[in-house]
Amino acid sequence: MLEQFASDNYSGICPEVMAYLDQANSGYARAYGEDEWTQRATDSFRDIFEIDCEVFFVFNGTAANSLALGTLCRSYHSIVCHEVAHVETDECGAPELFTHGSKLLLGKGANGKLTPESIIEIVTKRSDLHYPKPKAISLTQSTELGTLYSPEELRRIRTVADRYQLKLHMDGARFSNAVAAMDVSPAEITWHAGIDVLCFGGTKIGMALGEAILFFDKGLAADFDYHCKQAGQVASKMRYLSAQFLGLLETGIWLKNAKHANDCAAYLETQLAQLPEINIMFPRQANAVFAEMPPLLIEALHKQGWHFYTFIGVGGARLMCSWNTTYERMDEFIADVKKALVGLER
Ligand SMILES: Cc1ncc(COP(=O)(O)O)c(C=O)c1O
Ligand SMILES: C[C@H](O)[C@H](N)C(=O)O
Repeated sequence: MLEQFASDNYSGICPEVMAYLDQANSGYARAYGEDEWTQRATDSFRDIFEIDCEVFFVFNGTAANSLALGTLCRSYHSIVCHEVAHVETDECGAPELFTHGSKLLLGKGANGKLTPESIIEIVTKRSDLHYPKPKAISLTQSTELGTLYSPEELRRIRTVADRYQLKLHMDGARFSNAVAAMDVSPAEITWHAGIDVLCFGGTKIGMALGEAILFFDKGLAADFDYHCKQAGQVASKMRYLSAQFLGLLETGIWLKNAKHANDCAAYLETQLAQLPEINIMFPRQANAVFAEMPPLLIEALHKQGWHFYTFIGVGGARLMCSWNTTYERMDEFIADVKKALVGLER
């Protein structure tokens, strides 16, 4: 399939990760995470995040988010998240399943971001026995709408979490894009800002599959390996997840890939913004552009074979750039948009 802008999940394995996979594929290795690749990869995360955190590798982001939340919450708890959060809209109730019933309480906020005020409104709404006790806040970085929480915004949310004894989970399926966009250290937008557990996305940034779960509050990770095992998320050949993460981190390609995807989205946004028929819906801060288009244009582009989602957020077309997006392919897309618009005028 030619490159598409539907999702960074469409992209393949980057060469650097493939090279590490090839290296890891020599000979035998201990299973279930007792191999040297897993030790090296978890150590690499501790180096890059500058903290002695607990690190676990699972197969996908839904499992990462749901297992992490399942560790933070009991069944009678609630989790505050944004109304367009992936844990609410695209994980098919897995967070509720893995927490054995914790309720997601949905907050509003411009550009897909929770605010301290929106969190406080939910957490203080009721305190009686009949209301699921708030226990965690789930933030997505970068968000489902391609926006970012600044370090200061995160710190303000941490202040609220401290006031109401809440834990902070970060869905970092596109965490690399956030680090690249803000040119900050990973620590600055995680444990320095009070994040307790981060789900670090590998899938969208050049791996075949794999997500890492980092517990900055190590006490929260007690028995977490058993939770992963029971959920079918402990790879017997863990070295093939670990080697991929090592390929991203040791080469630094995780950030280069993210910067490229962000730069491509910036280019795409600039090109689309020049067309009066198209409205850019949110500040483009990472690797996604949300474009409001005439329905007939969407229909025409889909007919021409272009794939992109229109169900995320609040409508519009989501155009997602990847680690290997090309400017040529973006120009092809823009040309087809312009041609289709001319056709609509006739
Ligand atoms: C914001 C966000 N969180 C988490 C995920 C993880 O989902 P999956 O289980 O499909 O890997 C995705 C998937 O693309 C996502 O966009
Ligand atoms: C939306 C879909 O679930 C996937 N998380 C994506 O962003 O492409």
